[in-house]
Amino acid sequence: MATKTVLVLKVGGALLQCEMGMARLMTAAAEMIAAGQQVLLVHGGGCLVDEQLTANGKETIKLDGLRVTPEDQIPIIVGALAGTSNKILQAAAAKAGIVSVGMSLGDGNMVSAKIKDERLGLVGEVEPKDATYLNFILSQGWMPICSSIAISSQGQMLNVNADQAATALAKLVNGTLVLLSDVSGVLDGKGQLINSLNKSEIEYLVAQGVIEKGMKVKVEAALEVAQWMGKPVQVASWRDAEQLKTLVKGGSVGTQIQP
Ligand SMILES: Nc1ncnc2c1ncn2[C@@H]1O[C@H](COP(=O)(O)OP(=O)(O)O)[C@@H](O)[C@H]1O
Ligand SMILES: CC(=O)N[C@@H](CCC(=O)OP(=O)(O)O)C(=O)O
Repeated sequence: MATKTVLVLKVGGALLQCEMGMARLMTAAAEMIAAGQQVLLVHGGGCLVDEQLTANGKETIKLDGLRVTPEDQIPIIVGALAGTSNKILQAAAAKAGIVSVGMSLGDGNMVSAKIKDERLGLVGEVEPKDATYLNFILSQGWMPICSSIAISSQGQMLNVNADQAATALAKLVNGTLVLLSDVSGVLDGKGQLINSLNKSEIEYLVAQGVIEKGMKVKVEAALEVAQWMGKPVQVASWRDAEQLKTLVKGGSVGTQIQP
């Protein structure tokens, strides 16, 4: 069922290496768009970046789930995210009959961007700015597919974590955010899905080391949006056909991160 708010779907990079997963996701998105639901797809591509850096003889260091981004790695990272990853997804969207518009955080004055922390190099932090461009694309029934490459007012290309990119865009359009990864949601120490998490439960699981790396970044991004919007953010899986079906019907899936 179509909701009035824009559905902001963020997909992790592992999706790009799974033809079947992309086909299923795009079919679900096409169904929603046909029913009048506006859908904005935000994507990562961490594994593709890893591959490209290795192929170019570069080493990767991650701090707390974020990739340290030295200047000499920027052309490779921008190529992998704003280039290859973005176009792979546009190709999959076209196959499902979706008219998509490939873009990056740097387009259309959507966000403001600055260096997050000097220790991370050219890693960006973004804030929502102007929704005119995005709303125009959505109002045409087209699906924006946005990569997490931003551009600062000083003209630097910045690498933004894609969960944080999705956070800024969800705020920009006041949308409903669903973070789709390669796991069915946040898992407990025994690998079981946790249905719901609030701030103090997240803090406890992070302190215990149960939620770590990319999932820590994801859950913290989800919590920030949930609190900002006063409604839950879902963390679920693009791999799970049943979860996608439930999403198409407007239902809740995976782990609900509570405000
Ligand atoms: N408690 C947890 N529950 C689920 N996944 C976790 C947890 N802690 C760490 N992870 C890791 O986080 C990964 C998801 O984060 P990330 O790799 O950044 O995903 P994506 O690329 O989809 O954004 C999982 O594949 C898993 O390896
Ligand atoms: C700063 C930072 O860590 N940027 C990420 C951007 C891509 C991303 O977030 O991809 P996933 O969603 O697949 O993890 C990176 O370079 O891997």
